[in-house]
Amino acid sequence: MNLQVFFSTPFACDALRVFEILALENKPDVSITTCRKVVENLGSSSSLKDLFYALKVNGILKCKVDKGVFQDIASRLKAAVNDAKAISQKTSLLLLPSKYLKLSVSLTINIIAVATVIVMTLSMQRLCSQAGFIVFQVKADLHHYLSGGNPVDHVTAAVGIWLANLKLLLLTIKPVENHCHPNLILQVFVNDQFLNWDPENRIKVRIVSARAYHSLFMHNMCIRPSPEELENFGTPDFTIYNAGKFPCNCFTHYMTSSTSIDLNLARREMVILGTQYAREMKKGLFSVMHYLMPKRQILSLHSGCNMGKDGDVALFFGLSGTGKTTLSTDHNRYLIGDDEHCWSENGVSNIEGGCYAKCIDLSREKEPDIWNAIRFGTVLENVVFDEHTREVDYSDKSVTENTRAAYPIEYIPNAKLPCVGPHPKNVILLACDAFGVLPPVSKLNLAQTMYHFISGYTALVAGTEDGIKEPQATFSACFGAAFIMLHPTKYAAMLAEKMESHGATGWLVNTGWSGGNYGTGNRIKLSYTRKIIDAIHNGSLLKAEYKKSNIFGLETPTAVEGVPSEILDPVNAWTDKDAYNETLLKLAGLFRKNFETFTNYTIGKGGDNLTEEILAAGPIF
Ligand SMILES: Nc1ncnc2c1ncn2[C@@H]1O[C@H](COP(=O)(O)OP(=O)(O)O)[C@@H](O)[C@H]1O
Ligand SMILES: C=C(OP(=O)(O)O)C(=O)O
Repeated sequence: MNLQVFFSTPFACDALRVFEILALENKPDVSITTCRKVVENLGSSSSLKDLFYALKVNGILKCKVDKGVFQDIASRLKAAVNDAKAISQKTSLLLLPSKYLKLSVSLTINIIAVATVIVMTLSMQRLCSQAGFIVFQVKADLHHYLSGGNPVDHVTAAVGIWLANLKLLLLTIKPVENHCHPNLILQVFVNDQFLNWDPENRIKVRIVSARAYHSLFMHNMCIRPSPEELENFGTPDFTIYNAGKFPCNCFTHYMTSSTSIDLNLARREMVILGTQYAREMKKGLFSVMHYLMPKRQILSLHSGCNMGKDGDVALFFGLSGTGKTTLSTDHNRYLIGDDEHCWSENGVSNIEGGCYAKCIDLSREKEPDIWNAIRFGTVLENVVFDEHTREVDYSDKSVTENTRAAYPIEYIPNAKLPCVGPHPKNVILLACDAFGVLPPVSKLNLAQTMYHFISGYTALVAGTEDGIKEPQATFSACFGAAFIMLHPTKYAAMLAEKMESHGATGWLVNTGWSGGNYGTGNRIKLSYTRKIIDAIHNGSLLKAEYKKSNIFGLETPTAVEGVPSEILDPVNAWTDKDAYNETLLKLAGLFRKNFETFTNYTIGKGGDNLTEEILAAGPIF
C-alpha cells in the first residue's frame, strides 16, 4: 500500500472504510499522515467537499482536532443546510429499522450526516454519472448538536418526511437508467393494478418484476382491474421495478448490504434489488400510501378491519404477529381487509385486494377460513412440502418461522366486496405482551388510545424480522413506524379527530402472554381472545363492570363471557406476585422512556387539553 496516496482524503476515506468493512486488524498505520491532512481540511477555507471527506476520515481515525474547529464547521453546515430545498426534487428516502445501525453517536458523525446531505446536493451531477446509488448513514438525533437550529428539521421540512426513525438514509440518483440489470434479463412481468377500494382515492400502480412469482404475488395482493379498467389503465401513479435476487451495486460507497429497497417519491418509483422477499413490494407501497393519503386528509392505518352484520366496523391495529389477520378473519363477520386501510370522510377502505396470512402451525380447526383460502392461485411462501404428494407441512420451520399465504380477498367466503365500510365503532389496539403483565383486554379513553397508538408497544415475535428467536419488547409508533412517513403525532391527531367525531371506542387487547413472562407464562389462548373480541363487537363489553389497574391505569373488565375471570386481572394469573410487580414496573419504565421522544409535540389543533391528557395517560409510578 502506497502511503502517499493517503494524502488524498477521499482515497483515505475509501481505504479506511474498506479496512473497516473487512475488519482488517493488520492495516497500515496511516493516522499520522492522514490526520495532518484532515486537520488542514477541517480549516475554514476548505471546500465543502474537502470538509466532508475530512469529517468522514476523522470519524474513523479520531484525529486530534480542536473542539472549536467543530463549532465553526457547524455554523458553515447550518448555513448550507438552510438551503437544502433542492434535495426534495432529486432525492428519496429509504427507511430501515434501527437494528441495521452500527454507528456510534458522536459529534463528528452528526456533522458528517449534515455534510453528506450538502455534498450530495452540490455534487449531484458528478455522482449521477458514477453510480446508481449512494448510501449514507444518519444518526437520528442530529437534533442535539447544532444548537439554536435543528438541521434534521430543515431537511425534513424540505423533504416533508419524518426523519426521526431513520437510521439509514438512501439518496437515489437515477436508479434505473444507471443500473445495468435491465440489460441482463430476457423478460419481465408487468402488472397494472390498483390500491385503495375507495374509488375517489384509488392509486394506479405498475409492477415490473423479473420473476413470475412476484407478479403472481402482487396480482393477489393488489386490487385486480376489470378487463375494461385494464384497457383504459393509462399512466400509472407509481411504478415498482423489482429485480429479484439481482444485487445492488456492491462497489457503491458505504453499501453494507446487497439488498436495497429504494423509494423515490418525486419520481414515483421504487427499485428493489437483491431480495426476493415479495413482501417488500406490498409494504413499500404501503409506505407510499402513508405519504400520499394524509396529504388528502385521509388516515392510512396499519390495521385489519371487519364489519358485523349490522354494519359495525372494527379496526385491529397491531404490529406483525399480533393478530390482525387472525382476528379480522372472523366467520361471523365480513372481512374488509387484514392489514392496510384508509379512513376517510367516506368511512374505511382496504388498500389491498388480498391477504397475507401467516401459516406457521396453521390448522383447519383453529383457522378454517385461512385454511380454505389456500387453494389454486394462492402463493405459499417458504413452506416445506412433500415433492411427490405436494402436501404442505405447516409445522415445519426449517426455512423460516415466517411462512405465508398470499391469496385474493375473495378466497375468504365472507369478504366484503367492494372492501369498504362505514366509520369504525371500535378501534382495537393489539399488543402481544411478552412480559405477561398487560390485561387481556382494557377499555381506553381517547387520551389512552392515543398514548398507546403513539407508543405502539408489542413484542417482536419470531417471524417477520430476521434474527428474532424469542419475543423482544419493542415500540413502533402508530403500530408501524417502519411504514409511516410523517411524524407519528400527525397520524395520531387524525385518528383522535376521527374517533371523536364518529364516537369510536378504543380498546387495548393483549394477545401475548399471561401468568408469567415469555418462558414462564403461556400465550393467551386464541379462543379466549376471540371471546373478548366477540364481546367488543356485540357491545356487551361496553356495559361490563370495570376496575382500574395499577401503574398503567387501565380499565379492565371483571368478567367476559367465555373467558376465565381470573386471567382478566393479570396479577391473579401469576403465582409469583413479587415477580409480577417487578415486571410491571420494568415494562412501565420502558413505556416512559420510549415516550420521552414525543413529549414536546402538540397533538391536534392545540387549545384543547388533549396533549396534556395524552402525556398523563402513560404509566404512573
Ligand atoms: N391470543 C392470540 N390472539 C391472536 N393470535 C394468536 C393468539 N395466540 C396465538 N396466536 C397466533 O399468532 C399469530 C398472529 O398472526 P397474524 O394474525 O398473522 O398477525 P398479524 O396479521 O398482526 O401480523 C397467528 O399465527 C395466531 O394463530
Ligand atoms: C407483512 C407484514 O405484515 P404482517 O406481519 O402484519 O402481516 C410485515 O410486517 O412484514
